[in-house]
Amino acid sequence: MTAHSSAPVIEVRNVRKTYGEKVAVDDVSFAMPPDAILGLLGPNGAGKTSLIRMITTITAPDSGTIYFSGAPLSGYHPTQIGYLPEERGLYKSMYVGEQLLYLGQLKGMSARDAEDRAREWLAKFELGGHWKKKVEELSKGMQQQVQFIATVLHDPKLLILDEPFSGLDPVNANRMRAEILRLHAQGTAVIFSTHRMEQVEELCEYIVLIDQGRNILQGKVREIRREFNEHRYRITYAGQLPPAVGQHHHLLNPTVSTVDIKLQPGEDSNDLLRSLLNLGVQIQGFQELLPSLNEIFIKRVTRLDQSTPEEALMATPSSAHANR
Ligand SMILES: Nc1ncnc2c1ncn2[C@@H]1O[C@H](COP(=O)(O)OP(=O)(O)OP(=O)(O)O)[C@@H](O)[C@H]1O
Repeated sequence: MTAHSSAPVIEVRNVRKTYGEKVAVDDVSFAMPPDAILGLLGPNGAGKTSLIRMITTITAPDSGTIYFSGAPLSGYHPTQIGYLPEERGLYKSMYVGEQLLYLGQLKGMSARDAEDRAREWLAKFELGGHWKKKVEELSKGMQQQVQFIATVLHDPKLLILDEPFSGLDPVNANRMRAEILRLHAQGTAVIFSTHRMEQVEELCEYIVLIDQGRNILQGKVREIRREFNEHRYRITYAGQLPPAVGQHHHLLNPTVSTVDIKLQPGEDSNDLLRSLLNLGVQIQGFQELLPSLNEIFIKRVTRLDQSTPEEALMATPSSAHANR
């Protein structure tokens, strides 16, 4: 089991998973750079959970291979992975402390280490006084924080977080976000699965977009946003916008002080700026608008036979054909 520090922390190679007739993951490949935060995205039923369950060795691929730091996944690797599933899975009638000790030891920790670390983490989340409380006595958000602690307790090399912030108030969501970023800064790789694109933009440097079991887009968020660039600019102006601007340019999203303009074929940003100055616009700001991940997501997973992109997002894979 040779591990190479420069090897991708996770590499998925030509992985396929079926459940009976249903192909849930269809020949997916991607490599996750060491220490990355990677967003695993896709509409409902795309195959994300199926993929995560194979990475965590809960299930095995029908074909293809998954490598962890350069070595094929084995029974040893789960001790290096912390997985926070979307369906939370704590034992409701167990005491918080007892549960964390049990789960830590399942991941190979000594009882002593597990207790020290669990107390440290509970204090961080202001749950220090809850060691002897039953999980069912905690609020939903508190239970989620305890499950997060169970996920990170053994100091895994790879964290897999499925909708980690759902159900948390903004203060607790920020605290968890700060802890995830701190772990990442210390070298922990993170796979983050969510439907909340603004969270992906905030946290992830890389994304893999899955649709109908297939990997349809992957790479650095910054490069993908450039690739989908529609050459739109936001102009902030003082006073009134001269009416002639609307005759020369296609105006989008006008407000009292801003307007978005898409470049015409053959036009560059200098041409646009010059034209606006010539038309008498009092420019206060001029900013290129890159598409949001939300826009890119909707564009990529829009199906030909759906009337609106939003409907496409809600579509079940069996009812639609991919537009690719
Ligand atoms: N145990 C199973 N038996 C049969 N089909 C399954 C099973 N698990 C998942 N599937 C099917 O495989 C496909 C992919 O499901 P999966 O749960 O991986 O999607 P997902 O991307 O995680 O979706 P969501 O965002 O809704 O959680 C779906 O069509 C689902 O119905």
